[in-house]
Amino acid sequence: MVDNCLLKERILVINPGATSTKFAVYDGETLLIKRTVEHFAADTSPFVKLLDQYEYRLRIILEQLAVEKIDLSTFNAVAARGGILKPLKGGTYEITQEMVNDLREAKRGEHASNLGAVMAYGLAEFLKIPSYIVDPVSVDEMEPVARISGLPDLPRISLSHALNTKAVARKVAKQLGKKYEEMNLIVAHLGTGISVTPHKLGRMIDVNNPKEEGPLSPDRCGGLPVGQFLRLAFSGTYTFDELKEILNHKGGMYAYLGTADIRKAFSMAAHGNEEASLVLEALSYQVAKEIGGMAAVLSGQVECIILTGGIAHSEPIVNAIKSRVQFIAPVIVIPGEEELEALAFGTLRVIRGEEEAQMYSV
Ligand SMILES: Nc1ncnc2c1ncn2[C@@H]1O[C@H](COP(=O)(O)OP(=O)(O)O)[C@@H](O)[C@H]1O
Ligand SMILES: CCCC(=O)OP(=O)(O)O
Repeated sequence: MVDNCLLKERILVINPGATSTKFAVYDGETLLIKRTVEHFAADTSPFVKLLDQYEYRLRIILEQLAVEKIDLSTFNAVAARGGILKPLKGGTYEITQEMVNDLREAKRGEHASNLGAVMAYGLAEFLKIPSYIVDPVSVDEMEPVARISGLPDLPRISLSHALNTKAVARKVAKQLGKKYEEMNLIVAHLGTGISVTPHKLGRMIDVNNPKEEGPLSPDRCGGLPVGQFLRLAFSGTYTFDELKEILNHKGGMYAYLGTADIRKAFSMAAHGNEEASLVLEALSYQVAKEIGGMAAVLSGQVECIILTGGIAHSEPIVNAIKSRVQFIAPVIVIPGEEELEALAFGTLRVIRGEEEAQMYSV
């Protein structure tokens, strides 16, 4: 049971993912509770749109807080992973009605993180406390040259795992006795989606949008041979929605092996499945190739390469990537993600007046 003494820094942190909602309660830097609630297809299939899951997911959090006997009136702020908003520079943003409207309309695309700010704002308004997002997936610090794609109608866009990426970059900078804003480094976030970002003096100056570029990932295609994709799209084999589902959730390793779980893929390979071995090799190969490209973006001035995300737990994948990129810079491995902590700490900086919350402009 959690002590309900009235602190001024109690933060509820919410991180909605495609198949889970993670949440945590922090008192200052101290983690009080951390929970992951899995959402099974049978529970979420009645909801047509992702945003329709708002009440269902919020209710689960409130029920768990009640079980832990955490009094809602003791919260001072709510923080959530931000979604596909307008392009924004990194930082902590106060959630506003305008931001919530944009996420509800999902003008720039649907993503589980769109639910975060909507849930945080709904609860915070009820409790009459502020709510924040930190480094949303739409952080855009790209240089103009990185926006050119090869077709004026299709500019490259900055979508990434900015929250975890910037958090681990800050952490490594601190470990090295430096400031994030004074370093050049590359972060490869190896999760269900994969993004590789070159950070130049605290700015993410390029990135592969995991939904449409870069390495194949556990469930996303990454970059595809575009001419062949065009023919497939017009072949009548798939509808638009089916192709979108393939690109976002049923591509990559899943399309080859029928699983998005790296551990399962290794088990298939260990049982003699040669395709599984080849696809796992291709994943490491493509990540290394993307890191090499981003090293060129930084003109080779790379102080370190960070591998993070769930797949960074996999020793064989980490070693395969290392063997191809360690000639560029030392490789530091931070497995898993630090998103809940990054949200709490980003919010704390604002509560403590160390940083000013940025306003989302419409
Ligand atoms: N201990 C582990 N060893 C190997 N792979 C792992 C391990 N833990 C998670 N993964 C893989 O990491 C991927 C999910 O990464 P994660 O960062 O949790 O994803 P998400 O982007 O969904 O939060 C999955 O493919 C999963 O199989
Ligand atoms: C929308 C870009 C970030 C991303 O792909 O996140 P997930 O891997 O969590 O879907």
